[in-house]
Amino acid sequence: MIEIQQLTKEYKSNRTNIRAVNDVSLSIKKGEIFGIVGYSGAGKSSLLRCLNLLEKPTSGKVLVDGVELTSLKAKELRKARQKIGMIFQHFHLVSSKTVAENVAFSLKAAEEGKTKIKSRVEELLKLVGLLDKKNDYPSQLSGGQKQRVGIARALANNPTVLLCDEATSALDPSTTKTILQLLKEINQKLNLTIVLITHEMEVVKEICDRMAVMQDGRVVEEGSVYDIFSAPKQPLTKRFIETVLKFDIPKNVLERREGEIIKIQFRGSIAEEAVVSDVFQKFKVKGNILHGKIEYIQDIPLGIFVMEITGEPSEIKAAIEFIKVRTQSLEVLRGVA
Ligand SMILES: Nc1ncnc2c1ncn2[C@@H]1O[C@H](COP(=O)(O)OP(=O)(O)OP(=O)(O)O)[C@@H](O)[C@H]1O
Repeated sequence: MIEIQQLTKEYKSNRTNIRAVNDVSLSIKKGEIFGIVGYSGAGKSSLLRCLNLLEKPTSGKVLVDGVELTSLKAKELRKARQKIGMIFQHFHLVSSKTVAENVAFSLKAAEEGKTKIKSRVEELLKLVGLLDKKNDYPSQLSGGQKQRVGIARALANNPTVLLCDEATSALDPSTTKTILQLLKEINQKLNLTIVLITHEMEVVKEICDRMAVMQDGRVVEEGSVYDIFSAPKQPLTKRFIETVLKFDIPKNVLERREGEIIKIQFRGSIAEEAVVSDVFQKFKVKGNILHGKIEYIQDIPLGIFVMEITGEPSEIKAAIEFIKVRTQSLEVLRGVA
């Protein structure tokens, strides 16, 4: 659906070249929600803006639905861009125009008739739940409502791709959730491919199917959100994941404990199996959960528990071996056995 091939974007600034995107290749499938995460300055915005050629890549190719955007003439590019909607962190609404006029704006640009514009605007506002606000001005709306207008406007020309530039970063957590739900809804209803950039892992965890992590202009890790959350490879990815799945045990709590302290991760259906109770039935050990959580990522459970196990060293060893085999993911945080 979207093919990014060896894309590089350089900016010239004060006679120096800043390579914001460095040889990035990615394949984004039709109908998926793809998240790109990275700290400020990693090159996320530059990459996203190269996808609709708001920024012209210095080298490399961008193909959307098989069409190589990077080779199109200005007129063809304008047409191709209508199939790529975009929403922004600060909404970019025209303050002197009503909600309906803001949405109609891009339809006018596509030279639609008056009656068609009116019914399409109403259809779009209904889709984003804002029909009752059609005559309001942006200043009369909350942040979440403004972003709903932004989404309606971006969908006006039936795009196949929606690019989201930090679309929820200016919103509070509960409004963020409702906007993410709306994005998921339209992704499913319209089979829309969504590419979003964010520095918030929570956003990725909430709605993305696959993700890429960017650092210094490069993609350092990519894969399904579940795989990356359950087994991150790069230190940067681990840091990002810790922002949503943190399992630190205070030092003084650890010092008070005398047993073996282990961290177990249950992936997928294993999270629903009675591994822990089986351990206590089979071995003469006692367990004490110090930290634990089951997260649902893409509706698949991912359980992470930190436990203290006490008992005879040989029993602890056997119990740990048993858990290792059943979960294939066990880390000894402090060993005594
Ligand atoms: N128009 C520009 N001219 C010169 N340098 C730029 C321009 N736009 C971005 N850069 C530089 O390119 C690098 C990547 O910036 P970019 O905005 O793409 O990163 P980002 O990951 O989106 O960060 P943020 O989340 O802060 O926007 C940075 O070093 C930035 O200063």
